[in-house]
Amino acid sequence: MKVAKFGGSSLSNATQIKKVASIVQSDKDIKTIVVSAPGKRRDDDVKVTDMLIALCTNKIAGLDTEEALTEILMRYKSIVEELSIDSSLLDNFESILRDYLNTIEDNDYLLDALKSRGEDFNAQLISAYFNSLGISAKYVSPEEAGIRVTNTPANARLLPSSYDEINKLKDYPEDVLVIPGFYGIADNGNIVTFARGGSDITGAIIARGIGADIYENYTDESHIYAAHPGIIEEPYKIEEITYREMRELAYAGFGIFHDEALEPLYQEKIPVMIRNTNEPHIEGTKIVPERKLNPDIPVIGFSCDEGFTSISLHKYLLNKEIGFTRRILQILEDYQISYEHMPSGIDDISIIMRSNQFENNNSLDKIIEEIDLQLEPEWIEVEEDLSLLFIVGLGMARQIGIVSRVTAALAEEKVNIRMMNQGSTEYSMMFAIQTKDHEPSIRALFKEFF
Ligand SMILES: Nc1ncnc2c1ncn2[C@@H]1O[C@H](COP(=O)(O)OP(=O)(O)O)[C@@H](O)[C@H]1O
Ligand SMILES: N[C@@H](CC(=O)OP(=O)(O)O)C(=O)O
Repeated sequence: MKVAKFGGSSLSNATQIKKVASIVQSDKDIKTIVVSAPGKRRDDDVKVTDMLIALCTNKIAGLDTEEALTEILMRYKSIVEELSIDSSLLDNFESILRDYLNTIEDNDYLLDALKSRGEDFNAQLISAYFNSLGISAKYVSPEEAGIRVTNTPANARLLPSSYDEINKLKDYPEDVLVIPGFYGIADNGNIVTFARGGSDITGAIIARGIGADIYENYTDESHIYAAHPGIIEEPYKIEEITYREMRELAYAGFGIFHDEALEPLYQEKIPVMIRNTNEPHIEGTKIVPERKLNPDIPVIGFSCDEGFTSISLHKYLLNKEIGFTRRILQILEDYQISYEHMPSGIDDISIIMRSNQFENNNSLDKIIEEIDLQLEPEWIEVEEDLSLLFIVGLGMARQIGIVSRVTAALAEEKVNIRMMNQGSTEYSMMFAIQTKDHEPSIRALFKEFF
């Protein structure tokens, strides 16, 4: 039994949805599909999720919402018309959006409720289309499926008790269930979305809940590559990658699969297949618990994510001051800021955080003031335009010379390494670099290792 998740690129228009129907028709093992909102049809297009966010932004700013609302409805209208399904669905979509805009007062919950409709409307129309083709299909909302989550807008976490309810999906008589991805329901009935790209998380949760043998993740690439295909022209195709390796690479920019989606699968050792809706005959990349290592290829991939800020401080005898790190972390906690890494020396320490946490507020300035006041460092330096470069591979463990190959390749490209970190397992290294060096670094490393 399989769960298949189709991403926005697989559902961006009627032509893509027809391909999805033929994949489902030709594989009787696919019992449940999880769908995203319509994605980009071309490079310069806008994802429906982003259109819904723009609608919400206009509402909150007190601007006109009619134009944004009409554009969203037009995206669905063109799909409904081309698939020749009941157009009364569209009236229903419109009244739901208007109802949310008029009745949800809290901005964070309004945003989540609106964002969730991208996948919800798509699931409804895909289920209607499947039935029109003679596929016995049923739309199942996350509420009905039992996806209960924490009441944390834009950052839902599954309540583990959900799995028992989700398991009951196996008892539905229909051949295919169609479930919208990206959101769940909090105990108070609020709609709460996962982080961006979170339909992968829903797919993984459903796969685990029903005990699927395999979770297929359909997208617009046939493989996971060793580096972003937008940077390297002919990247190395990864056939098998472990959950651990994928988690590191997904965390740092391999947008093809969400890093949080691995946790539910990892627990039950459910393998993931990355497959291409446009080339479904290709087997794709498999994410598995263990893989056979190739001694000639110690590194499996490089990824780099932009948008980090570091606060570095120096204080003589910092290493002797008990509670110094705890006090810094307490200040971050007071401002609800999470940190990603904390490289340190004997007299200095750096804290690396995602910069988007400081958007729309001046908490960075306040944190610095607070650190200055409470910890009295000799100096504090803030660097706002950092990227984190990850080099990952289980084959790197206990291999001599990997760091020297990495640093030599970066030095050749004149890349200044601002900070570095290697875990004791030795299968992942992190380098903080300036964002302008992102793409040259990936190209240099790819040349060195592949
Ligand atoms: N290492 C990688 N291998 C393959 N694709 C990658 C990699 N890193 C980033 N990507 C990008 O991930 C995209 C697919 O993810 P996404 O846009 O979320 O798809 P979907 O809309 O199908 O969920 C690809 O188009 C590709 O540009
Ligand atoms: N539509 C949501 C969730 C998602 O997973 O989308 P996609 O499958 O297109 O990455 C987003 O854009 O964040």
